[in-house]
Amino acid sequence: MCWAFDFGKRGFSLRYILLILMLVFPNAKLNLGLYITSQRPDGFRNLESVFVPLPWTDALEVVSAAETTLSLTGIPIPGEPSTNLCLRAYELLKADFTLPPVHLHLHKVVPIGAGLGGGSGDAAFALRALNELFELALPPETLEAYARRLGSDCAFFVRNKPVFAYEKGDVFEDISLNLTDTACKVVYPNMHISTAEAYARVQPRTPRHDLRAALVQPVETWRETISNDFEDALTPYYPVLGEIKQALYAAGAAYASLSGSGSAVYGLFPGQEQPPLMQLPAAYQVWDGRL
Ligand SMILES: C[C@](O)(CO)[C@H](O)COP(=O)(O)OP(=O)(O)OC[C@H]1O[C@@H](n2ccc(N)nc2=O)[C@H](O)[C@@H]1O
Ligand SMILES: Nc1ncnc2c1ncn2[C@@H]1O[C@H](COP(=O)(O)OP(=O)(O)OP(=O)(O)O)[C@@H](O)[C@H]1O
Repeated sequence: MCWAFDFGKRGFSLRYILLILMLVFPNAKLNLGLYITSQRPDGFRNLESVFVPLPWTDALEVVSAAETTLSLTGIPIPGEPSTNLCLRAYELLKADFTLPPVHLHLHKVVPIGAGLGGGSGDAAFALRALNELFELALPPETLEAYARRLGSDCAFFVRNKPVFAYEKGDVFEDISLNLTDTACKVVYPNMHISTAEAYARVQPRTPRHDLRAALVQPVETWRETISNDFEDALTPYYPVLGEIKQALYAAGAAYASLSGSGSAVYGLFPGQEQPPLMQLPAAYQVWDGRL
């Protein structure tokens, strides 16, 4: 926001120029366990999973402009910019509210086709930023309803806190997790796995464990109880997923798993300040930190 002084022909006047700008950092997510439980009549699958925010972030700037445009930097995003989820989020709200034009700039950092929900986070953060900037005063439930229309993973990023997710992965129950003092390493083998392809390879089945009950036990027990149904289905086609998981266990992870439909694989290292250094192929991207 800024003030401008105008000493034009009509004498002194004080003009108020409203420059609206917001910078947000859409984060990624990890799935702690993922069970694909049944086929739905709408063609989607019902699932059970626990979602946690992963602080691996993009940067998204929203600024008032003469016309609506999108610019992109960072990792190239497949597909036409007009189909970018940030623009689709803007168009969705614009259909129901009087929104001025905006320029959106997305700097893409989170790997794509990784099961980290990178695009979904961008979409939800765009909705949240527009809601705040233009004082739409939409409550989280309403933002979640808009987010669901953009993708199954999007609604999670509205409240952006650990939840037990079910149905399409877009209906939530609060969950309390204790991951303090747990270091995390996420490895992306520079390989894009399509979510639709991944779902097509999985046969729905009843979960073998109650995820909520298993997750309150120490992380060291999760290896025996918690799994991701995509892992068994995809590893025969992408053996590198199994190799990364084994490497994380060899490095001392208490629990390692594929996130979502892959291809990112993460390891959890309770009681450690930093995840251990690992020798990985130079092309792989690695995120080290804490959840
Ligand atoms: C694998 C997860 O990341 C787990 O959190 C998500 O389920 C994926 O969510 P997403 O990327 O937002 O997926 P969407 O864009 O909604 O759907 C992409 C495709 O995945 C399949 N899909 C997705 C979600 C779901 N519950 N059942 C499905 O069968 C559908 O074939 C759909 O056409
Ligand atoms: N802002 C965006 N960032 C990333 N991908 C986007 C974006 N907007 C649209 N897309 C499309 O979405 C596809 C992948 O989305 P995304 O990054 O969410 O997949 P993912 O990492 O596999 O996550 P998940 O399957 O867990 O939702 C890309 O191929 C791209 O065409």
